[in-house]
Amino acid sequence: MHVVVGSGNPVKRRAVESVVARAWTVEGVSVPSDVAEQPRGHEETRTGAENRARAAYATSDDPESRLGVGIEGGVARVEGCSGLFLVNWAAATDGDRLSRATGPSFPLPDHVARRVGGGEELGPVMDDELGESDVKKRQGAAGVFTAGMVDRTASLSTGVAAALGPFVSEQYR
Ligand SMILES: O=P(O)(O)OP(=O)(O)OP(=O)(O)OC[C@H]1O[C@@H](n2cnc3c(O)ncnc32)[C@H](O)[C@@H]1O
Ligand SMILES: [Mg+2]
Repeated sequence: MHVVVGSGNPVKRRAVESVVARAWTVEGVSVPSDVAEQPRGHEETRTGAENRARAAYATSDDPESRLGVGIEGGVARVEGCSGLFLVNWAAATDGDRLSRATGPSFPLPDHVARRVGGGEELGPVMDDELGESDVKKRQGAAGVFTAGMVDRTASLSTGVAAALGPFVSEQYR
């Protein structure tokens, strides 16, 4: 199986590599998400993942058996909880079926939530708050907000595995 991941961010490619069997090949390809750079709410975030999965699948007409995978990060409110959460959705398609799933949600600290809630993008806000660059391509907000217990690759991998489930588990047949 060959998996095309719809992103140029190596963190997302690695999240897929970390869960697929080693016999599978994985490549990352930049594709449009067709949603805002900073998706807001579950629906927009999920749509970004779906668009990336379909676009990734379509980048190749290789007859080899392949899957397209899309991963999208977003911020969302959770009913009954105050504050803003970092969420992620993953989608996978074989050109026919499309599955989707979420990874973990992380509560954003108030000072970050205020800025992102006010319209800024989480990536640049994280860089600014930490005085670092490209946090989103390294430990990610997940790594920062868990003091390294879970980095962004690990946090995205569970949603990817859940979205791949229908293509690998016989229970969905
Ligand atoms: O190249 P792409 O695939 O777009 O990868 P990305 O890192 O920009 O990831 P997303 O577009 O899925 O994320 C949407 C926004 O949320 C930000 N974001 C998401 N997860 C993050 C994390 O763990 N750390 C820092 N920023 C994050 C990111 O900077 C974007 O502005
Ligand atoms: Mg992006």
